[in-house]
Amino acid sequence: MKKHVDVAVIGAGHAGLNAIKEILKVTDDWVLINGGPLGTTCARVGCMPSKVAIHLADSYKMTDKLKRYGVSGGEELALDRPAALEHVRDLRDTFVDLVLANTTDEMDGEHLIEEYAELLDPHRLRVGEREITADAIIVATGARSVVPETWRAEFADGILTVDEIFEQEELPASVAVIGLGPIGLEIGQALHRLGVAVTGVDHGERVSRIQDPAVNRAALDIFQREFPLWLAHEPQIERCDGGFRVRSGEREVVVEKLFLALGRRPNLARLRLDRLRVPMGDHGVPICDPETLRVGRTSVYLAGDAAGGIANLQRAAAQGRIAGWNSVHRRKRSWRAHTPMAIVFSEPNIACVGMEWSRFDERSMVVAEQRFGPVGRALIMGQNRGLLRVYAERKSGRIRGASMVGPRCEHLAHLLAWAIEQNMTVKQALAMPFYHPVIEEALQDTLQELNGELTKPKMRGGFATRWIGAGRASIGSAAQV
Ligand SMILES: Cc1cc2nc3c(=O)[nH]c(=O)nc-3n(C[C@H](O)[C@H](O)[C@H](O)COP(=O)(O)OP(=O)(O)OC[C@H]3O[C@@H](n4cnc5c(N)ncnc54)[C@H](O)[C@@H]3O)c2cc1C
Ligand SMILES: NC(=O)c1ccc[n+]([C@@H]2O[C@H](COP(=O)([O-])OP(=O)(O)OC[C@H]3O[C@@H](n4cnc5c(N)ncnc54)[C@H](O)[C@@H]3O)[C@@H](O)[C@H]2O)c1
Repeated sequence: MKKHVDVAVIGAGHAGLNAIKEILKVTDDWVLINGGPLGTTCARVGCMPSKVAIHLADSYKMTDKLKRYGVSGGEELALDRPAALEHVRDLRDTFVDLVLANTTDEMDGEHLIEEYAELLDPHRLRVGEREITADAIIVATGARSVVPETWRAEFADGILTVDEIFEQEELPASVAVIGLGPIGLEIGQALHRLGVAVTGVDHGERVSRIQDPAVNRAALDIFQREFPLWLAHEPQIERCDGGFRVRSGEREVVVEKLFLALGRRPNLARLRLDRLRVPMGDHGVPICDPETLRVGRTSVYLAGDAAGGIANLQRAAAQGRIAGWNSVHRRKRSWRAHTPMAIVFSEPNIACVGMEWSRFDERSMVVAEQRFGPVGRALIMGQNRGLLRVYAERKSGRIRGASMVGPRCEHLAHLLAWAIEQNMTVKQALAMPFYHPVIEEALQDTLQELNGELTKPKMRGGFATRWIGAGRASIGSAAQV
């Protein structure tokens, strides 16, 4: 069967669905082709169920504090893990239903095709038994968990990824979390707090992509208090009685299951994008214009995780809208990345905003830092471990980036991203209102230190570039004035 449409969108995730919203404003002649379950990665196995599991685990962990707060009987509290997992799935289903109700549930069989697509040439697709031709094609097929072939062949029955973990009726007694990026750290900590014996293993020396070495050290110090983190050695795995023996350097542990979080790769293999005959980048991703998202001179566009790079929901949705617009308009729009912001929802949060530490230049930039130890609100919450570092440009005084691990850093990250987006100087940010006692006072203190550095007269031998953030008792900046 043959069919022609103005636009074929491949992939019904946030990128594909947002593309359809733009296309719909111009034409009704489109198809959305989705292989695999509907409901988006974010709602089914990504952002949402992981955050439900984290919230549940953090709430259960609160029972540790009850005795200190004078609440007795806390020791008797026990977690019914199958019920907890059921709760994760219930909420997950709610999120999936919310997505479906507003999108694919409303599409008829002419518009929504539940099959995998394969490209035959830049305008032709094979979709099951059908052949679809399209004036433009948007590839928004998302990404999948990396599982090394040798491990898949040898340890398939022991491997869990995000595709399986939320489907478990009961959790294993012990797990090696291999890969300590955002997924490994978020899920690893949640599993640990739900009572699983977790060992975290990574062949690198950083957790959650933290580039700033001081923040990475602070994060390691915090998370290693909770569960072992074995870094800097290539993990070796073998089968043994009781499960799998995992070695990292001199250390080894026997675990029931392996949770793999080694990164995600664009879902492009079965699409045969090689038939576009355009230059290819990493992981089989065709090189596309970073602004219009158009692949070479073709009418094919890439959006979301399928385009590679950091996986991020807002980015996927924004790229979907641009690709959707460009697929139906002659005058192209450009995708402009906002100030980069990455937040890991571990407890405490990890966040990185704006310029990364690798681009920090001592000659032209200053950094100031604040530990959360003496921050009043953090002490009240019993979550006062962590470090905030903010970078500014020496000449202009503008805030350029920040890295942090600490309580409620998800909010500090937003404030800083907004300030950077507005090109604010440290002085302008300090002129903004702050309340008391709030976590934002840690930011206020850091900005004050940064301001001190920026206004300091130049010393012989160069500027003092680093403020050692010790001893500034931040029981509220108001109290310090
Ligand atoms: C555990 C986890 C936690 C995360 N947490 C966060 C977070 O807290 N914050 C955040 O911003 N981001 C987070 N992310 C990332 C975020 O979920 C993704 O960036 C986003 O959902 C990607 O959307 P997408 O539309 O590009 O892809 P998807 O939502 O993956 O959609 C792609 C669709 O294409 C389909 N498909 C694949 N191949 C084909 C084919 N050949 N033919 C037809 N259809 C095909 C797939 O089945 C899928 O339905 C997380 C991801 C994971 C895995
Ligand atoms: N809160 C969030 O925004 C959030 C949450 C989860 C995931 N995500 C996104 O999803 C994507 C995937 O996340 P991820 O954590 O899987 O990937 P990642 O690439 O960020 O981290 C993978 C980790 O695995 C390690 N690794 C790779 N191969 C290894 C091996 N053979 N042995 C040991 N360690 C190995 C790497 O050193 C790295 O630390 C990322 O783009 C991430 O930003 C975002």
